[in-house]
Amino acid sequence: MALASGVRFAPRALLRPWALLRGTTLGRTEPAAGGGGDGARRFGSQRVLVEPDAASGVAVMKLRNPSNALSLELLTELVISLEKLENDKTFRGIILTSDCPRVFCAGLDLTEICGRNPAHCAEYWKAMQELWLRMYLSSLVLVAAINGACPAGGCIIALSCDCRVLADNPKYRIGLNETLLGIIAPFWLKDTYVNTIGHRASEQALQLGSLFPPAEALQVGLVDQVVPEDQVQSTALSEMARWLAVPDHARQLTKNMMRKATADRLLRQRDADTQNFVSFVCRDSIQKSLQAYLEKLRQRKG
Ligand SMILES: CCCCCCC/C=C/C(=O)SCCNC(=O)CCNC(=O)[C@H](O)C(C)(C)COP(=O)(O)OP(=O)(O)OC[C@H]1O[C@@H](n2cnc3c(N)ncnc32)[C@H](O)[C@@H]1OP(=O)(O)O
Repeated sequence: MALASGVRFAPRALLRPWALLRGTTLGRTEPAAGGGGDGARRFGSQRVLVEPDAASGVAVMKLRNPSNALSLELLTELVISLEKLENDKTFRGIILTSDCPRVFCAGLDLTEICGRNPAHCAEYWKAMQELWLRMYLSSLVLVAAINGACPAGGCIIALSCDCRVLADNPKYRIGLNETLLGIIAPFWLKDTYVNTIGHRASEQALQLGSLFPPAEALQVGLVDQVVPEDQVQSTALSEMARWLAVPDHARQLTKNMMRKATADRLLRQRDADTQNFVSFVCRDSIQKSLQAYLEKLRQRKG
């Protein structure tokens, strides 16, 4: 955890992401459309495409999984891409967005916790914790360009960023809807919510499982800007410029001051949180309701 101009306070060795990489294609580098030098080279994997712009120090990271559900592979590839950019001093900011039409991120991949054994559920939840910790404490500026639906785990990914721009489409709702699935947001999701929209609004929204349409999301403070869909990327870039105008070390230390206690709470209780998650989701009753929910999602299609 070095502190200097390229401050790096994210706990790098929380977990070895490479150990989780099972048959992914991460590490491929390909020239961006139009060719160009190193600054124009994309890298990434099957599920995460990174378009780095060395000149501006900003990389656009695009999720491209089906519905961008957070599968174990997607979580792992996200952590690795983030780490790669964190370790490259060229980069100061990441715009996180979706390459998947109408969905920013569908939250936990329910197939990772339905009909799986406890060991798999534990591995999966640790990967979820890992991504949240790395994003929440990232020394880079993270701007979420939310161009689709953003429920539950998707909302947490967005809330781990420093700033959120949401496309003005009533179908693109954002929030923690866990209670409607019969599950409970763990304390660190709740803490992230409270840190963003305050205690009373979180109390209501969490119990009701509210998914906010854009105008309401803006009003409650879940997002910072709502703009027409075709302006999401440009607005995210303008926001990024505003954040990058601040000297890195001052911004990074301030971010750390604001977020460290919340992250430390999970770090202190990580194993207990994992055990709690596993014993909860492996209950017969929870498995049945998750299965029914998945079935409903599949039938809704078409
Ligand atoms: C102690 C316990 C702690 C638990 C804490 C847990 C914290 C976090 C919880 C979560 O994140 S739970 C997941 C919550 N997510 C949702 O409720 C979203 C569900 N999905 C949707 O509402 C919609 O799919 C969408 C995201 C709005 C997209 O709609 P669209 O019409 O574009 O696509 P669909 O046709 O609905 O779906 C396509 C395809 O994707 C599958 N799918 C969607 N979401 C998920 C998911 N979360 N997990 C797994 N699979 C998902 C859906 O079934 C379709 O599959 P196929 O039919 O193509 O196989």
